[in-house]
Amino acid sequence: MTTSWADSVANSASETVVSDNNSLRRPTRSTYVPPHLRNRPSSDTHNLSGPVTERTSFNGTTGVSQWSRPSIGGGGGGTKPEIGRQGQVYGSSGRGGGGWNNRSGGWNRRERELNPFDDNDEADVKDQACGEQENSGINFDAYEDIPVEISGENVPPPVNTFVDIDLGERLNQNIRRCKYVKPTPVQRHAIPIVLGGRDLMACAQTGSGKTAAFCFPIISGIMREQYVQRPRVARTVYPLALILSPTRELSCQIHDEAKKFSYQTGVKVVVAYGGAPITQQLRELERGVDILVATPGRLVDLLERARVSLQMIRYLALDEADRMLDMGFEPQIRKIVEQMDMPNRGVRQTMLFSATFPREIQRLASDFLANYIFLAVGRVGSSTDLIVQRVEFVQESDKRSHLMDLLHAQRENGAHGKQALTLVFVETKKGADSLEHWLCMNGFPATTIHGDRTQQERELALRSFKSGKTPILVATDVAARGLDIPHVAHVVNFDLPNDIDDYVHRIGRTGRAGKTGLATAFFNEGNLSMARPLAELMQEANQEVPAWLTRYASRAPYGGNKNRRYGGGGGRFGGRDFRREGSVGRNLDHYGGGNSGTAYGVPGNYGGGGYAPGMTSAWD
Ligand SMILES: Nc1ncnc2c1ncn2[C@@H]1O[C@H](COP(=O)(O)OP(=O)(O)OP(=O)(O)O)[C@@H](O)[C@H]1O
Repeated sequence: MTTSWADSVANSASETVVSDNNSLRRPTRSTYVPPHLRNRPSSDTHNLSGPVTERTSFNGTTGVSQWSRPSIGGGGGGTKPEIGRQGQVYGSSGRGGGGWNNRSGGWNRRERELNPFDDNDEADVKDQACGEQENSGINFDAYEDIPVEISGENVPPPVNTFVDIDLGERLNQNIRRCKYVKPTPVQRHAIPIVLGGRDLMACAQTGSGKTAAFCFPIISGIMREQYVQRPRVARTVYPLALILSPTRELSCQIHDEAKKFSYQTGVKVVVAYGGAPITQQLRELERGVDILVATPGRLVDLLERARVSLQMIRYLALDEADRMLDMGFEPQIRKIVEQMDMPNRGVRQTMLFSATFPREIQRLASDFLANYIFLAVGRVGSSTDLIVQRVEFVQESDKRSHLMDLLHAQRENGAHGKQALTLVFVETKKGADSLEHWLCMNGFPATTIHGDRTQQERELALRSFKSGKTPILVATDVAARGLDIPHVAHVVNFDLPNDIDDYVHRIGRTGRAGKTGLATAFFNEGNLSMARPLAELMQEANQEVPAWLTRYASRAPYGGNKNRRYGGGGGRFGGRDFRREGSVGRNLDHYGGGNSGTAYGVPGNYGGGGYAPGMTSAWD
């Protein structure tokens, strides 16, 4: 590699960053206002009075989802009883069940939706022409040659622009406000698949835009839902979509993103997570909810209190699904998905997203998903080569002084003498507190985030880090997944994790959305099991592997993956579509390179193996 880490830091820092069953009754209200018009002045909505011609239909059978779909893809509507969307029905008085002031769906008419963008609503959006130059700071070329593998039946074709997909004008406006000019590869493929009514298991590299990939079709789908009425049961709310994520911070982040995307669409997003007062979350839920973002534990609590019913769920997204299993959430997740009142798979639409997909998650997928499409953008479990990875041999006793050297050099090279944002991962909560203290004592403002801190402290720490007030965040794995913090220039693995997937997610906190980043790991004899997977991962991401690491790797047994992705057959990564195993030859993980531009559906360079009927593969 020719780029020095200091250059990377400097470059990165200077970049512009951008119940009852009466629900089946025909609703009695006469005038319908689609969600995307709900926030408009009432004069707009008058034009919409009149007969409702299309209704969301529901057929309670499993198999192909029977919710009505937008025009883009399969899955037709049925002719079965209507299930209403309470928040969409204008009551004559605007009060009571079925009206705007209902308790179980959509925005309350009297509530003012805060503008989550730094703009002046309409005027500014119109000014935002959809030009390439808008997207300064996002290096889309970085994604152009990325290999894409898709398997499943009748895969909807990818799109090249957001305009190619009819997501709805209000959502399109918000996409422009976010300055997203064109979809990232995972979005290009995933959005049409979900809009086409299909279940999806999607694996794409860290920082590649997975959140929008599941949020856009969910929001768009809910915006399109016609005349849906939800049951009216006192104090119980009936969200239409559920997004589950493993950590509180990630749930908050998804909530913030989803709120931006759904601004003025009439679709209401609420978050529920542990460690924060439940009463406040209950109050928020009572004001109406279309999309509920939640951590599994808090959701189970809400379900047991019968404050949330999953009866109306039509979209279920599990973000960082593998992490939820790692954290021991499987019983809660199975309870939520299989043992409560959520519609069956095939009736609801289900999506699993992560950057890593060990085998265990494929087992869950086969229970939760119906006739799904498997999408892998980039090699499953790989890190992006936008991140410069360094490994340094550092004995335990030398780690602190070594970190200090890195931070000093970084400060000297940082833009305007400012400390670039640095995320330092350690193994234990105690270790985090003690390192934070030591850093502060040595003139480096630091804060910490880990499971022993209160939620308030965790949120404060994150804010302080994001704002640059404390440019060093010492964290345990609680901050490893999903967090999208702009300007993180450097991730230091002060203590290496024991699992290569965790390493991939940790370093993925930098080098996001097409930007470059730097990751430094301290390695010593205590990390022998990581030698081989680490060396392989670095090699795969075109990183310079130190000769000493290669030597350790050649001597070390396969380790570093509690999910046994390595060895035992199944190729370098076990995260590929397991439905294909048996129908195709063993080492199928070679994308074979250089096939970029090959037409959709051409099986690339999968040596020796044929495709099972209905399987396709695509290269971008
Ligand atoms: N089409 C797009 N154009 C420009 N920026 C985008 C686009 N899509 C997403 N982004 C930005 O890219 C960043 C990373 O997105 P996101 O957090 O969804 O990544 P991710 O794939 O979920 O990462 P992780 O695996 O770490 O959770 C965010 O700041 C997001 O706003």
